[in-house]
Amino acid sequence: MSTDTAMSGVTQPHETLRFSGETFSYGRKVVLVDVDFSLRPGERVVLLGRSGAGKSTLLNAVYKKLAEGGARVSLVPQEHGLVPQLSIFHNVYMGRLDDRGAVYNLANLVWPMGSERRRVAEPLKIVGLDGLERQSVESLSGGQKQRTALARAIHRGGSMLIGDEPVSAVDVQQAAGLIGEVARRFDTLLLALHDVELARSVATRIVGIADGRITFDRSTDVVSDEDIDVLYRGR
Ligand SMILES: Nc1ncnc2c1ncn2[C@@H]1O[C@H](COP(=O)(O)OP(=O)(O)OP(=O)(O)O)[C@@H](O)[C@H]1O
Repeated sequence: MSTDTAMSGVTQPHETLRFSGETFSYGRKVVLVDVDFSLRPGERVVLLGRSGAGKSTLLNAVYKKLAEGGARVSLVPQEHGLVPQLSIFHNVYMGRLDDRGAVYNLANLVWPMGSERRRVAEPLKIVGLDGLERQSVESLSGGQKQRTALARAIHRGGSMLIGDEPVSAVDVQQAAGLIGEVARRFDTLLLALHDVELARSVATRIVGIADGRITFDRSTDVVSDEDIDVLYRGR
């Protein structure tokens, strides 16, 4: 994916990130144009739009820019980003790989220490996978894999979580519970969700994406049902 900056995208002191007038494309395929988007600490921003609108494209661009700037960001990618042959413990442990040296990590991946097992047990309990840490990820259901990716993000910690449809594979009640758990643990959230009710319940700001651009970016309490319906109307 490439980014063209039409205007200066200088982040203001109160902002975590800013894009100004940017275009996001894959090779010659332009996905989003004229993107003005900022993220401030403490915000809970949800991206809404039809499949293929460009939500993942924007989330990935935000993650890349923050990571390049050295920010600690926990990510739940759409395809989970798990290592299927390894256990739940190993995958969750990997959320904090960059906190430790290679030797410590290698030792723990081969023969996990009790202290690390206990640390990983906590996020697993939060997502309802306690007791399953030895199970290999390839043997899990879609919802269990997604909860493993959420546990890895919770284990990683920090103040910011970016999640690309992070609860799409679990039932409505479980999704609301899990989003509540991450909202309690991360100060700043940027999520792509397809459940509009869930989006309204968690977001302080909703960003609508359609026809290759951001069509609205407003505080949740002033986003109307019509604003949202327009995003999903067939062409
Ligand atoms: N690696 C890529 N190479 C080329 N085109 C891509 C690539 N990734 C995404 N696209 C295209 O970019 C557009 C936006 O995709 P994106 O995944 O950002 O949409 P989305 O809103 O997240 O969709 P969904 O809700 O289905 O996940 C789509 O037309 C898609 O085909």
